[in-house]
Amino acid sequence: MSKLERNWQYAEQYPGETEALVRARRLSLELGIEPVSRSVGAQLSGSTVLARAQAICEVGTGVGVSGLSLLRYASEATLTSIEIEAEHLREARGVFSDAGIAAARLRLIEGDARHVMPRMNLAAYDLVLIDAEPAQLLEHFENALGIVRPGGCIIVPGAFAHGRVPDPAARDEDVQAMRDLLALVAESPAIAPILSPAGDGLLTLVRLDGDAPGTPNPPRR
Ligand SMILES: C[S@@+](CC[C@H](N)C(=O)[O-])C[C@H]1O[C@@H](n2cnc3c(N)ncnc32)[C@H](O)[C@@H]1O
Repeated sequence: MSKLERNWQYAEQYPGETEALVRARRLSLELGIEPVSRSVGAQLSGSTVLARAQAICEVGTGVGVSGLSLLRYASEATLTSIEIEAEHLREARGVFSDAGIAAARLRLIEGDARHVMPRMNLAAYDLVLIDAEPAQLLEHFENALGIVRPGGCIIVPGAFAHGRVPDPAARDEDVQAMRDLLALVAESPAIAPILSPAGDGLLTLVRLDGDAPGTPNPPRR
């Protein structure tokens, strides 16, 4: 194992998940839904505090590993989480309930985020997590940019697509979508991008004031 792999493994095994998170992660893996990794979960938990997040939106609930992580230290925050698969959402409801998350803090929406997000309030969210279909990433990002407030952030796990994004030989649709997003935000005066090697690559995009190049429409009011 290389030094980098040892570092990565150490970060992923660093303890600290709650019992509810451990159970949710186990359930997610049993159902074949890839949850955010432990180190990414920890970064989500800390990011909500750093962003003073009160209103959080998530695309791709899964069974709730990322959702529990987002709400872990943000006791006043509410989570709007969008999931296209009814079965995943049903499991997630059980996970949030078992973890003691009050129903008033949750808005779980069954639907395609590409149709749901354009109907949400503009600049109303402190933090938006995108963890859904990689090929739809740019569409989700454009919608997320509309609903996140200036100073808030958009977080995208899976930025390396299991090592394929840094691999020049990989050219599939998912990889190309991630590369397009990375290129777009690297050039944008409206976004401060942070790419971390946590998990499968974690991209944090802080929305600055102003419009981002590539944004099809200015934020709606
Ligand atoms: C990688 S899993 C999410 C895992 C979850 N974030 C976690 O850490 O527990 C991706 C989820 O996105 C959902 N999904 C895919 N496309 C979607 C879309 N267009 N709108 C809403 N959800 C979508 C899938 O059904 C799946 O549950």
